[in-house]
Amino acid sequence: MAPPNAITVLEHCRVAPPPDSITQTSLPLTIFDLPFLRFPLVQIIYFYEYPHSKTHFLDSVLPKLKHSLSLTLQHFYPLAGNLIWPPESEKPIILYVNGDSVSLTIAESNSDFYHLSGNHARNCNESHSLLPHLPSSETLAPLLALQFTVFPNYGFCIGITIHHVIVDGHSSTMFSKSWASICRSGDSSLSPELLPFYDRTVIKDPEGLEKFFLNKFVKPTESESESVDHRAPSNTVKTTFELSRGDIERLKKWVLTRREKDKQTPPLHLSTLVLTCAYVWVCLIRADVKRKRIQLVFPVDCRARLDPPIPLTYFGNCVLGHRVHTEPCDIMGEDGLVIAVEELNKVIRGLESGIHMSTKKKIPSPSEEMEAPIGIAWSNRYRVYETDFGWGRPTKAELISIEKTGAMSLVESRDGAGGVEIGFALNKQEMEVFASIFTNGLKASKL
Ligand SMILES: CC(C)(COP(=O)(O)OP(=O)(O)OC[C@H]1O[C@@H](n2cnc3c(N)ncnc32)[C@H](O)[C@@H]1OP(=O)(O)O)[C@@H](O)C(=O)NCCC(=O)NCCSC(=O)CC(=O)O
Repeated sequence: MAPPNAITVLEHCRVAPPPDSITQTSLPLTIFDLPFLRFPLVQIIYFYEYPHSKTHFLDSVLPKLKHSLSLTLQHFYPLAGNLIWPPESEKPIILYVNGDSVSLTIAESNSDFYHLSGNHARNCNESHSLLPHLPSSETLAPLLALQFTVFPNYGFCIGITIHHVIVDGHSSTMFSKSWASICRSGDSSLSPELLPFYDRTVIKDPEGLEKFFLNKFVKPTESESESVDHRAPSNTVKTTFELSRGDIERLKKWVLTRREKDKQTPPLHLSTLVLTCAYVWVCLIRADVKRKRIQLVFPVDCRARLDPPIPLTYFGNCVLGHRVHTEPCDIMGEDGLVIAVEELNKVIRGLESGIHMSTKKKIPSPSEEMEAPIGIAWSNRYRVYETDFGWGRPTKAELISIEKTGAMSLVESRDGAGGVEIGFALNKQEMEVFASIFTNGLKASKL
């Protein structure tokens, strides 16, 4: 009998797209992909309640998941391929060759399903056994690996590990939703908003940034290449916090009231995302979490903002990080939230004049600076809780890799009522302080 909290591998196999279903075979890396070449792998877990036996899972769920994965890879062929470094080429390419496939592990866990899929603070290491490995060498890196883990009589989860060089948050969640849609319907066709668009010629490089990125990201020093899959320290815990629609409206009202005093100020973009990021930022600074970490890297999806715009279904990386920073003493004050919102608004207002990739400093090298700023991963507009494979909405959708990137993740709240789930990882003591400031701040009359 397995000891408590054990994971048992039941099967290891490979899943390929249907034979002869792929026509295109390679993709070059664009200037949006290159900065993510050495980035930590993207790790996602979707949990689903499924109160049936292991046999039931293996006989009725597993074959559907596998078959629909194969059909989905026909649309998402790069994920079945590899990142390779052709000897004569300056930069790697993504290549699919007939017969390439994705590694799939089937496992059984006797851990507590609700503990692992809950919002409470949990040691980051507890989720690692639910994620597949994606081993790579100096010349070849597979891009996707999957793991299904069944928790008999409770549920199952789908662990996804993807190389960041092939997906941003929009693309990784689009892949999952496409697969779910095919699994649910049993039909390999996809609706237009889920069909990936691959044409790389739409990404221009008028500033000639490729050479700069090749030097910065493709030829790493030894210490940089080690940073690809580093683990969070063992005392790191991950927590999911929630802001309800009511909380967000209260934050909005607070900002508007404080600003009314100054009639000269321009109108603010007070979206859910801006209020959420600003509130978390203020709480982190007030909790004195890593004094230096006062910068946010605010990612902007460039698809609709390029000139000319490119399809929203463009599959790859198309995100540009914008830095936002302010003095901690400003944010410590009573108007901290207003100041944080205004700083974020400067970025949003700047977007009105289009996307400018000429400032090379906008995308930091992981080795030099990524430890300091707090990134923002995913978005409350991805609708990840619609990733329904046919057995209902996920109990929890979680971006695990934020424990390595130091980002906070944003997801729309599961109940669809307009709230937000915020995930991030900190060491245990810092998390306790942060959690108390976050919760008490919402209760207080003075934010
Ligand atoms: C610049 C932005 C961050 C700004 O976002 P905002 O939410 O503030 O602004 P917005 O214009 O999208 O929306 C503002 C308001 O418009 C309305 N609105 C806009 N779009 C809507 C839609 N599709 N459906 C319904 N309402 C919509 C809402 O009322 C919303 O207010 P309200 O919100 O109050 O309802 C965003 O446009 C953007 O580019 N987001 C993408 C971020 C991103 O790419 N993240 C992924 C990082 S990579 C990653 O994640 C990789 C990884 O690590 O895995």
